[in-house]
Amino acid sequence: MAPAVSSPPRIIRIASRKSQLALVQTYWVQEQLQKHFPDRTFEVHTMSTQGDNILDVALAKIGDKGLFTKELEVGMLKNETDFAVHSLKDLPTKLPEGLVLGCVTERENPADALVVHEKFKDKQLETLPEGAVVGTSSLRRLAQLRHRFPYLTFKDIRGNLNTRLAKLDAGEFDALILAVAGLQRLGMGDRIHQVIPSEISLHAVGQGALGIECRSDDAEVLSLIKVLEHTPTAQRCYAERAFLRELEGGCQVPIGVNTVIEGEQLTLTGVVASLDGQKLVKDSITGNATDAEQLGTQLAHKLREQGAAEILAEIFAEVGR
Ligand SMILES: NCc1[nH]cc(CCC(=O)O)c1CC(=O)O
Repeated sequence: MAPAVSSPPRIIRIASRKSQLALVQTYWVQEQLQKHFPDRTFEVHTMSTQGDNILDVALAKIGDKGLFTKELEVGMLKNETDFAVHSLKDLPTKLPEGLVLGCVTERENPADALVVHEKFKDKQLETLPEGAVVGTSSLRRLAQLRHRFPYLTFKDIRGNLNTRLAKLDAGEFDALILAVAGLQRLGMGDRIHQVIPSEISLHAVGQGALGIECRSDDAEVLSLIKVLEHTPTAQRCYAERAFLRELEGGCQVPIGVNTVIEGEQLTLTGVVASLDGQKLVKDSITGNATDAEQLGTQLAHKLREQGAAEILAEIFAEVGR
């Protein structure tokens, strides 16, 4: 129902993590909404999440779903904030009762990037020498790169982007794999040495896009945030998320995707790989972009038939979940 003419519009409270990347993203959303709705007030409320606090344990080990999102969700459900801005790839595919993914913004390049130590500035991923130490915290990157480059040494790395780059520059690693989008948003695009082609490694579900989550019964906020939705990105990400949901993988499983929209057709490619890089199943599906989620579900079934379920079961046994 419309508010009485006399009552001022409510202040909209945006929930965000405190990391530099999260704040850049959240302030971008705030600024865009302010432009669309100059008479409204949008406030940013920051909070820490479990993923920000536990920095000394491999992500895969604590890898609970919602590591970077739960505290923000609790705040919305308690009506302390109205919507949360997430890196979509950190947002679990199943949301708590009462919350929805209300908006998906236009995606940056969703690929991963190779960042190298000075001494390897003439090398590419394909020409790094045997035993070169590559830092990544993602099982997806680890499994796919190990499959292709079994002679490289992979080492877990945690911490924010600046911490990771400092470790690389200090010689603790020879190279890192990081998201192109994160580097670009933080103004560190010049550190991108090579954009990793999808033939070598598929990106994470939702990578490079922002997801805005809000209460499902908040029609006002839903209509405000919808102005930032980018339909092709949303279709691609809905297909990707349905694929991951159907395989019951969280953000810390070796599952990668790629999506392309041509005209009205959406092609989704998915991969599931074992941690040692030995087993890898990969396939694609094409259909109408408006049936995005159905395509994701169907591709998950296809990969299951090709052995994806066994690979995932082995990993859950190994990582201890
Ligand atoms: N898991 C951490 C994370 N979550 C979102 C991004 C930035 C890229 C994006 O928005 O997808 C990153 C950093 C990275 O993977 O290098």
